[in-house]
Amino acid sequence: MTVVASPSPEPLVRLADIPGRGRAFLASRHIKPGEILLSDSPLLLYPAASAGEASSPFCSHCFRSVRSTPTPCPFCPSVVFCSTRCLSGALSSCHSPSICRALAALPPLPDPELRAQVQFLLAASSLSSTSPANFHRLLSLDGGDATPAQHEAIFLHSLLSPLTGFSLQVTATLIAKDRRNAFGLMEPFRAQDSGERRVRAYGIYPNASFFNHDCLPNACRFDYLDRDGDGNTDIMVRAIHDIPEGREVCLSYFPTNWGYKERQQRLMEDYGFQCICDRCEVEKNWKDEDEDEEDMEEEDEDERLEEMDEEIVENAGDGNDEFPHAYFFVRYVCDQDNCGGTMAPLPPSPQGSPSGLIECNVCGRLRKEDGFGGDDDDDDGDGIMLDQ
Ligand SMILES: C[S@@+](CC[C@H](N)C(=O)[O-])C[C@H]1O[C@@H](n2cnc3c(N)ncnc32)[C@H](O)[C@@H]1O
Repeated sequence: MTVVASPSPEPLVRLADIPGRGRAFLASRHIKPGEILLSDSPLLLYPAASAGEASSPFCSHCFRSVRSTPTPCPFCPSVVFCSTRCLSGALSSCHSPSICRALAALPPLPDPELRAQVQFLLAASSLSSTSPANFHRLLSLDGGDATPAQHEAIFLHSLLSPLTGFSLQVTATLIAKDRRNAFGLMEPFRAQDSGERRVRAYGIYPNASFFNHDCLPNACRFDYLDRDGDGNTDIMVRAIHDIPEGREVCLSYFPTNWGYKERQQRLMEDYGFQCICDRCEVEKNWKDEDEDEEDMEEEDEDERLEEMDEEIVENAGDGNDEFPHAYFFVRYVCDQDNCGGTMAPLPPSPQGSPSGLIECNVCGRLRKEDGFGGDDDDDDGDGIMLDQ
């Protein structure tokens, strides 16, 4: 199925500085459901894990799934490419022979987060030499107060400075930028997989990085990593529902079905703020019987979804007073097994008529706007292509 999207010639969002929230995007006019607010190409991309560790093989240059025989890197064969073209592209950029030999010589790092940070710092180092202007843009993104004393920065600096040439301060600063701004590009969704979907690659997007977080977002981000043609690593942000002019446009930095405690913990640890959005103000008063018993970090996605559902049922009450955001979960959270993605309409036609279809940003399922499951589902598994 091909849907032709027509981004408006005028920017639909404008940047503003909001006290206590930093730079943020505001709607520059009334925005209709499904309108494309932003399409953005990455400043840099890096793999979250090597292709050998991923649940499905992917090309370490274009990041698409590898469907035929992979082409291994001649210097470190656990890294694979989808074609000789991608291999030579990688060898002449961030996967140069000297870098991949050095990578192969690194001590084994058991922590996947640390391995991803190594990839990030190498990609940042490559960016600093190939595009100083883009490296400067990376440094201009939000990063809080990076302290070089952080033990991970000290470790990564000692490991990588001969390769990157970065000082300890620059290493710490870059790690902080990455933590606050990286978008995860996920492995393809498979309904049979329970548990958390794995990130295939991370990307830093210079414009999308200005979206602030809200636990009930009014926009959401789509990527189409496996599609053909240029721009498969671009991301697109679309409006979930009507957004009045001047209203802040926010994404959720993680799946919207996370519980209150887990959301607050992630926002504080990775983004350095306490969320006081409307939803959090309601949910902070909800009772959470499992609060002290379970370590949220250890829970798998299934348990989390179940727990969220239980919390909703327990706290929803008879009316909507305790659960004013119930509409969001009914309408905009995908109910496909193990999914929990956020749904946003496909873009309206150039004449402004609604598409009538709503798309999940995780499993890609399309649903007729008025249908909630059953016969209305367009579940033919075709996937979709959006021509930007
Ligand atoms: C990806 S950046 C978003 C753009 C950022 N405001 C800026 O000035 O560049 C993430 C950071 O924005 C801030 N932020 C995002 N959402 C927020 C919110 N709901 N309340 C307060 N600060 C928020 C936090 O400092 C967070 O670490």
